Amino acid sequence: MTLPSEAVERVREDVCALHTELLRWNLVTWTSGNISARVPDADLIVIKPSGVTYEDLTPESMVVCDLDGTVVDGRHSPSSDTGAHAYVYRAMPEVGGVVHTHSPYATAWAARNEPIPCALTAMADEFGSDIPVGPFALIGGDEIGKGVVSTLTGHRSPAVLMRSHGVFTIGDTPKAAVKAAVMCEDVARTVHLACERGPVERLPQEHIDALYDRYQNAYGQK
Ligand SMILES: O=C(CO)[C@@H](O)[C@@H](O)COP(=O)(O)O
Repeated sequence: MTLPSEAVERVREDVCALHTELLRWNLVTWTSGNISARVPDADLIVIKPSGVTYEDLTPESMVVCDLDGTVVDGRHSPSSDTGAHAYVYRAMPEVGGVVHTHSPYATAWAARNEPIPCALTAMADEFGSDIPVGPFALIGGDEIGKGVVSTLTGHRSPAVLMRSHGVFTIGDTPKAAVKAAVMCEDVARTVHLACERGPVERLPQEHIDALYDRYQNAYGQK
C-alpha cells in the first residue's frame, strides 16, 4: 500500500502531541491510555505504540494501521486497544479520533458500573445526557470496540465508561475526543464529590437539551 505520506506524517505529529494532553490533565498513569486518529481520505489510522512511556513517544513511533488494525507502517507494535479503536472507525465513519484513559474519577464510576447522572450544566453542554456505562470486555479483540459502538451509537455522549476498565471517547477529530476525555474526568470528579454529601438531582431534560444546543451551536467564537 502506498501511504499518503504527508497526510500520515501530519496525523503522526498531531496524535503524538495530543498524548501530552493526557499527561497534562492527569488522565493516565505510566503507559496507560492511548489516542488514535483516522488519516483523512485514507483507510488508515495512526495509534500510539504499545507500552511506550509518554516521555518516549515521538511522531515516528506512532503506528499506522489499516481499518482492520493490521500494521501498515511503524517500527513498534501498536496499542493493545488497536482492535477496539479500529472497530469504532469501521462502524462509525463520522469518527475521526478515539481516546482511551484510566482517569481516576471516571474509572471509579466504571468500576461501580454506574452512569454519571447529568446533574451539571457542564455535563449538559459537552455530553447532552448522562455519561453511559458500556459492557465489560477483555482486552485485545473487537469486544471493547463493539461495546463502545453499541453504547454510543445514537447517543449524544462522546464518552462511555467501560465497566471495570476505563473511559473511551470519540470525536470528529482526535482533539475533540481528547476534550471529551478531559471533560469526562472533570464532571466525574465533581459529581462524585457532590454525591459524597448526598444525592444529586439530574437536570430536567428540557434544560439539558437547551444547554446542549447552546453549547454545541452558539458557545465560543463562531
Ligand atoms: O487498559 C489497557 C488496555 O485496554 C492498557 O493496557 C492501555 O491503557 C495501554 O495499553 P497500550 O500501551 O496502548 O498498549
